[in-house]
Amino acid sequence: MERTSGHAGPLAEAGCLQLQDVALELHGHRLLHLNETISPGGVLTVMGPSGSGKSTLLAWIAGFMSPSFHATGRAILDGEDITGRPAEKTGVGLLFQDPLLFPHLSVAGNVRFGARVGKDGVAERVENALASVGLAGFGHRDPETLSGGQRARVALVRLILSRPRAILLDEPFSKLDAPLRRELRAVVFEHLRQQNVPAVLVTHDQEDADAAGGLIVTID
Ligand SMILES: Nc1ncnc2c1ncn2[C@@H]1O[C@H](COP(=O)(O)OP(=O)(O)OP(=O)(O)O)[C@@H](O)[C@H]1O
Repeated sequence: MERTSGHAGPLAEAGCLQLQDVALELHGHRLLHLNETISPGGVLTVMGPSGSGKSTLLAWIAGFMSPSFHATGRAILDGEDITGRPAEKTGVGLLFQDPLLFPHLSVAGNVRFGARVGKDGVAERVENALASVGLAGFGHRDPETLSGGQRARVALVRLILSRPRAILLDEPFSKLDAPLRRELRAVVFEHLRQQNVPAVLVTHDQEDADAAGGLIVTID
């Protein structure tokens, strides 16, 4: 594993995501080994060849790793050991390359799903959140009628309103063309900084890693 920028510390700090001695194996073969601490508002970028275990690392943190893999080590979030917790109890939010919106719900319905904003003023919160990613007035739309970039923005505000304690991003821009990718990258990293929670980004794209602005680890 190669480290190319930033820093990591061993101490438990409020709001941090600590990956302590995390090792992933598949059929007795070591895929990766990590020891990193991500501060609130910080992004750890994980790069490496296809099949090196990057997505599996995120699945392990979020609590839905396939039983085909064997993992050792601990994930500590805000001082709490979340290792091995089921996905719904980790408090971790995910953003994938495929936004996977619920087709039977409107855009607003998708954003409200899982939102932790209280009942009062929820419509206004949803509208404001959509406006913050350039989708003012899109609440009533059917997700099927949106472009890929618009769907990605809906997934982002849905994630933000669920108020996750950490955010994991798995190639969130890889299905977008270059101009859209640049545009969405700026929106996503700006929102990440505002959330002030630790994030892990998996990407093959050096420009994504540079825009994330944190520590980059490259898996051999
Ligand atoms: N459910 C599974 N059961 C068994 N093996 C799997 C499973 N999912 C992935 N693998 C294998 O585990 C290895 C790591 O996969 P993973 O998807 O984590 O890699 P990755 O680094 O994210 O790859 P990519 O950059 O292509 O997305 C690969 O060899 C893959 O074929």
